[in-house]
Amino acid sequence: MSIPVNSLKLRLQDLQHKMERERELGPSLAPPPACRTTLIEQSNYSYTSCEGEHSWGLFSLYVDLMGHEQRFSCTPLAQLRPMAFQTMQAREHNKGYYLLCRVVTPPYWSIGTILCVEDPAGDVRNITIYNYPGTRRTQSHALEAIFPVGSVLAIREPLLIPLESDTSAQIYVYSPSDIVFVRPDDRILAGVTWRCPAPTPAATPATHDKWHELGDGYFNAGHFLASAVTYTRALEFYPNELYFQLQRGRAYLAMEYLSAALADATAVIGACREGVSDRTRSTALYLAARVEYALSHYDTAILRLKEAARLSPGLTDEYTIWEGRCRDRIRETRGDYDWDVMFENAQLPGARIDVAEFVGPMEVQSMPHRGGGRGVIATRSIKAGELILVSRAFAASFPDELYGDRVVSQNCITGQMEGTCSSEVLSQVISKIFGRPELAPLVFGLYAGPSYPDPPHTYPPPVVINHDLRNPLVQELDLDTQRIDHIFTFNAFAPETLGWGWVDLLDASGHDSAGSPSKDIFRFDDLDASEPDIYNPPSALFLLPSLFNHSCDGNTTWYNFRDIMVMRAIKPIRKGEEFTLPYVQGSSTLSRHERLKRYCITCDCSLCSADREDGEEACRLREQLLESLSSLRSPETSLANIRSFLCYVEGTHNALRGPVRPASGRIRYELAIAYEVRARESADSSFRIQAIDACMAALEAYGIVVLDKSMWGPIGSVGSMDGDEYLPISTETRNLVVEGAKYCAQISLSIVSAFVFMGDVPRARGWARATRILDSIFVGCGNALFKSRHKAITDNLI
Ligand SMILES: C[S@@+](CC[C@H](N)C(=O)[O-])C[C@H]1O[C@@H](n2cnc3c(N)ncnc32)[C@H](O)[C@@H]1O
Repeated sequence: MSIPVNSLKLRLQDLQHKMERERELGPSLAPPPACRTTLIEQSNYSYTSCEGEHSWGLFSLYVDLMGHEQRFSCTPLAQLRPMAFQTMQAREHNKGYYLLCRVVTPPYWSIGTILCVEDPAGDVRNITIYNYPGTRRTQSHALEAIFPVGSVLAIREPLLIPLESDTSAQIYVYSPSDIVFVRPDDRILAGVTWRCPAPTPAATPATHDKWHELGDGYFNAGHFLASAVTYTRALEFYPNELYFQLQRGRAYLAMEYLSAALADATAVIGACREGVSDRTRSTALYLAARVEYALSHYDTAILRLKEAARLSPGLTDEYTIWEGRCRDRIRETRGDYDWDVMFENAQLPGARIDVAEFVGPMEVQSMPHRGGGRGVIATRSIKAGELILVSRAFAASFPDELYGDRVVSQNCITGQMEGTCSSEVLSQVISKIFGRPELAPLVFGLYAGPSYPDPPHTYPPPVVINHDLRNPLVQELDLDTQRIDHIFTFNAFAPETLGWGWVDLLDASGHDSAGSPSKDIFRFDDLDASEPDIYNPPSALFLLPSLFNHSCDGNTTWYNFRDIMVMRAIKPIRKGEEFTLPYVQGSSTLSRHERLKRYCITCDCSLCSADREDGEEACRLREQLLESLSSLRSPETSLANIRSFLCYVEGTHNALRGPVRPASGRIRYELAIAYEVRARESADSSFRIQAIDACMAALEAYGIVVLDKSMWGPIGSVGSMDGDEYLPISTETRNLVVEGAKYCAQISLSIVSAFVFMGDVPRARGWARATRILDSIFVGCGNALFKSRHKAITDNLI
């Protein structure tokens, strides 16, 4: 994985150009099929070496495209006519036709699932199937359960692309709904004869126990689709075997195919009424309870658990634990969370946070002037720091969860590079819709950019659960994967997991790094965390948070406990006022507008207006200066250097501009740190005074009103009184900028630290109060979490 970013970018751009050239070339006659024996041998070889590489822990870095043209078929198979490889047009979706083919070698994964297939005439070609649910980076032996040798497929309106040499070609399938598994008794096989003898299929398990072993083997190895498919096949041989149905339900639950899991559990509960053991019925009820829990139907889940416990008294401990979880989730739907537990859990690599969602005083409203036509408003007046929304990701991926092959993509919509997490999220979205078609309107109801019609004006649409029994390989919807790429591009977030109470402000430059994520809000992570993989920032699609519109001077902020997003107001918000958040950051309106182009947004917030008043030339100079911000941390940088740097940056602001100057805020805090270091090195307390002064100025630059700037003498004459207690800042946060909301508590804590060093306990106490207030605006979450996040610093102070 040590390919330099620039050469990777070139390869990706090259890939995009190649695809564009292909499109310009237009349809042509298909090149003749490859030599049958050679292709089959090659395919078998690739299968073996793929298995070998993975068993040796060797993985590949793939380059791919995202947001490019991916047509899909909307015509039912019954209305299509069969065609053979020989009559196909290349570079063309063969409209009105389907390809009937049979798998002749075991499949393997290489950016997609690769199958070598033959048509009835015996011609062979490879097919690459992108995005087939449950197959991503899956080992070949599990893929064989899904696409066994000998299985017959119909590919609706197939796309044949010539390979580079132009002497051969292969089929590309982008939408999993284009693949239809053909049963042996299907009408379309009537009269079909295959020129070549049928390939030898893998052995079918001979006994009930062997099916059991195979299905559970896949399940225990985490190959849930392979397990569900195996149990579906086993049920054809043993249709009354409730254990198989329960196990399939468990596999569906693990894949989050919740309606299918519920249908299996319900079928077993129903069957139990005809005299099956209490134990089986209790297990099915327990499965149903787990599914209801995953569907956020906590009351129903409790009822199911109680029924299960009545039938299986021996298992009540486990049922009691789940009942407790349901009650916790019900409490959370009212906005009452154990934040410190969430925080602790979110620090664990690979963790997913199990909490209920909360929708606060907000509603989606029609806003025709905003792309997509909607926005989110306050349903009552709201105070700074109030909780607005806690949302679980529809799909999310984090670098620490990934193992195996990596995929770096060129996003053809933005021209930017996307990391493995992005393509992982896309694959999860497709998989989830495939498994729960009732969720499709939630995703397709999101804005997909200007090249698609606006979504409906209301959101979210109602979700109606389908209780029918399902075959995991039968797709009910025609899936538009290109639209999903667009929806991802316009709505995805890069989750920012809340870390310990220290943020490196120099990391907050907001400049495009490789694979700069959508809504590229700055890093906010643990000091101890290793450098994030630059090809691969975390990525997630959230539903309701995607409805919030942009303002650089937003009134709302967000952070994550991994896949959970927490949104809070940072300013007082009037009833009916729109919630906004900054999608991008930048030192001036120039860079912010550059980054906003991809969202088709022109921002006219107060920060942008103030920057425009400063003038284009001044903004450009500020951008250049801030580019070199990180040099301030060099040991060679003197205090004089930082001060003059600050003077230059200040000089880019109009003299009449008010105190809110976020670009200066960062430098002022850097200056404060430098003064503090000098104070500790030299024991000269005048440096500490200057450090405090710089911190106070940084707070003002971020929009906080500092009421008491005094550093000695009696307190209380200028600061406000919070109850009977002295508070050196105003609790009015109307001018607070979102970037500042993240840092102000830390800056304020530096002031506490400095006053502690100076032995000024009353001021340290006052600033500690200010720190709590500032922390509660951004983080909220109460004292327990504040203490654990800032433990290192507060312990030190004590
Ligand atoms: C994530 S969506 C936000 C919700 C969207 N308005 C909807 O109805 O689904 C992002 C898109 O909303 C529109 N948008 C967001 N903020 C905007 C703003 N301040 N002015 C104009 N359009 C905005 C842009 O078209 C942007 O690409």
